[in-house]
Amino acid sequence: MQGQDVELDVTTIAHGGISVARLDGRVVFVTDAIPGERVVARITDDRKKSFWRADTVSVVEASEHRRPHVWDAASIDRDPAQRAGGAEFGHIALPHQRELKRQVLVDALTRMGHLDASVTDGVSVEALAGDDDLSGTRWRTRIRLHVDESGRPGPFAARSHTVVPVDDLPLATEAVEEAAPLEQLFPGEEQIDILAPAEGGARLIIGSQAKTTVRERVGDREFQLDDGGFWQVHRLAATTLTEAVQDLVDPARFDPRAMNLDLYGGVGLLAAAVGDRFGQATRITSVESDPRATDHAAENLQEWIGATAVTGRVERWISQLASTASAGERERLNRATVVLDPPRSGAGKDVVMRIASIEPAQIIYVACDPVALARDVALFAERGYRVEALRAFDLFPNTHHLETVVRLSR
Ligand SMILES: C[S@@+](CC[C@H](N)C(=O)[O-])C[C@H]1O[C@@H](n2cnc3c(N)ncnc32)[C@H](O)[C@@H]1O
Repeated sequence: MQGQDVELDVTTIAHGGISVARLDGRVVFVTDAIPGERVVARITDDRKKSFWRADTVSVVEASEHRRPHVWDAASIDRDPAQRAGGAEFGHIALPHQRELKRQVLVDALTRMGHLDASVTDGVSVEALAGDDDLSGTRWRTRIRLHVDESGRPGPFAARSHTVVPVDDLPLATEAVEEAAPLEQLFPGEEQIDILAPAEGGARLIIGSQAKTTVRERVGDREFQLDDGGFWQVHRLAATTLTEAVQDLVDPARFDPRAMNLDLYGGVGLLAAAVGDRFGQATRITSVESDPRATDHAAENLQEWIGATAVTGRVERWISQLASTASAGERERLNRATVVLDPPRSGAGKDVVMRIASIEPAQIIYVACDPVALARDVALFAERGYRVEALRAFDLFPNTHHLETVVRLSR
């Protein structure tokens, strides 16, 4: 069936920005559709018995939530192989994108995380404070372009490594779009990063160019970091997560003198959020694997005498801590608040079990993948930690991604 066009009734949304339809009883994952639509889709993968994949090529009965794609380069008017990736919800009205993300989150947390309605009822995927633009564009402060064999830069096509030429980048901030060298050739290079930090204007990172320090801002607080280092991508994301962590930490369980932890800490954004919420006496250790980020974190956290930044892989660091902690340290760990913000794959079993073994008072888990979060929530539940509070944010409009922050406690 590969390459053939079929008519499909699209029923539900799945994780990963794709929708579900059925063909002769078999599940077909369809791109660029909206649940409730009837579409013509081209089969792209029929190798598996349990499910096939297909790309929408035209719409027979459109959802009331369909709108012209915010990025021509990603619309269904283009051949599927030439559609730019990274804006897979751009054809859906923004409020409905958020509703679909809510459905994916609640489904994962219910089925894999075993949460009940008392936690998931009333959850919404919130727009960021100050982001009332219903096009969902102009938010990316960072973007990566890939370079094809002829030296031309562009995004990858959706689900492929084919570079697609584009003449605009509507999800990028204006400064990033202006700086993006979409017309130039870069023979021999693999990728180009474009960023526009809060201060100092936009810049490009090409090849193995030397790293420089840039500055970002959250309220009045300034953070230094490497130009190629990790920073939240949406122009309002760092502020949003700062406020969300400050909101979700239970002050009744917070002890500034405990051995508080900020795991996967980057340049110390969330350690600073905790420090700003609870004051100068706050003790917190930020753990991060990138040594340059740790150096910056040490500078960014220097106003808290009790804040330290250490370089280490969380899985090793926490395992060592759990096995060597003295009785006094154990007691300070039992009173601790642990913030963790792992990469997309989540913390995983080892790290979850180690965190649970130090028996902290509360855990604030910041997650960019609802399925990885749901898996880890179920693991925490095995050790008696339950989700007490939950918020979700639309940190990535026009994509399927969302950010979730939960508080777990026993
Ligand atoms: C999602 S970012 C969060 C950073 C920070 N909390 C922030 O909001 O800016 C995840 C961070 O974890 C770091 N990281 C990835 N794997 C790690 C590991 N195994 N151990 C320690 N840090 C890791 C990355 O370098 C990155 O800085």
